[in-house]
Amino acid sequence: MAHVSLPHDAKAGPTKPEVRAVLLRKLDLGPTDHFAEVGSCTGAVTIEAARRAGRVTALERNAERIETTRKNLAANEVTGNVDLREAEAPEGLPDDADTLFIGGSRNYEAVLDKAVETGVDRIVMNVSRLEVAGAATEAFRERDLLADVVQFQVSRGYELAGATSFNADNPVYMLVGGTGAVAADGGPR
Ligand SMILES: C[S@@+](CC[C@H](N)C(=O)[O-])C[C@H]1O[C@@H](n2cnc3c(N)ncnc32)[C@H](O)[C@@H]1O
Repeated sequence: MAHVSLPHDAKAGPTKPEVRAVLLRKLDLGPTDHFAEVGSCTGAVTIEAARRAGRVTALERNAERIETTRKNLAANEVTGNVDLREAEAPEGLPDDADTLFIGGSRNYEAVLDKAVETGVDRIVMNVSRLEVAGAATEAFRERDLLADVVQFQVSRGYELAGATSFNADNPVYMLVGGTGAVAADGGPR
């Protein structure tokens, strides 16, 4: 798997490589897919998606961060198949997306409504705040979108006094589903 280089930083990202690995498995992107992203920020997910999907529409509401996405896309020589939009979703979301990643939680209920209306096949939402994770899980359930909830806690080792100790990242809740949502082990998700 090609490395993602992020020479330009942003306060709210990036989604960590280990989390991206699971996210990509859940999204199951292929060359015929149109992938939509809410909250591109550093572009870490955008870059990975653009290497797999046929088309990417990436939304970011923050003007500074969308510039960061743009610069990191260029640094990874990702061009051509990414439509980067400065917009606050659901505004700016395409009508023909097959897959959707919600990395920023503003207006997520309206974003989910739009996904239902346009029949998005696979949807993943990453949440770090506990209360938002609970409410978003309910929002997925109410719309019959939920297939799985996965919780991650990644720790990274570092050398300490000739041995190995760990720094822990914040936990991440990954809500997985889509308009054809199936039970946890009953399908391709
Ligand atoms: C946690 S960061 C996403 C990190 C990103 N996946 C990465 O790897 O860098 C969330 C981002 O979503 C953006 N955001 C939140 N709600 C949004 C919305 N409704 N539409 C567009 N952008 C949104 C925020 O401005 C922020 O940059």
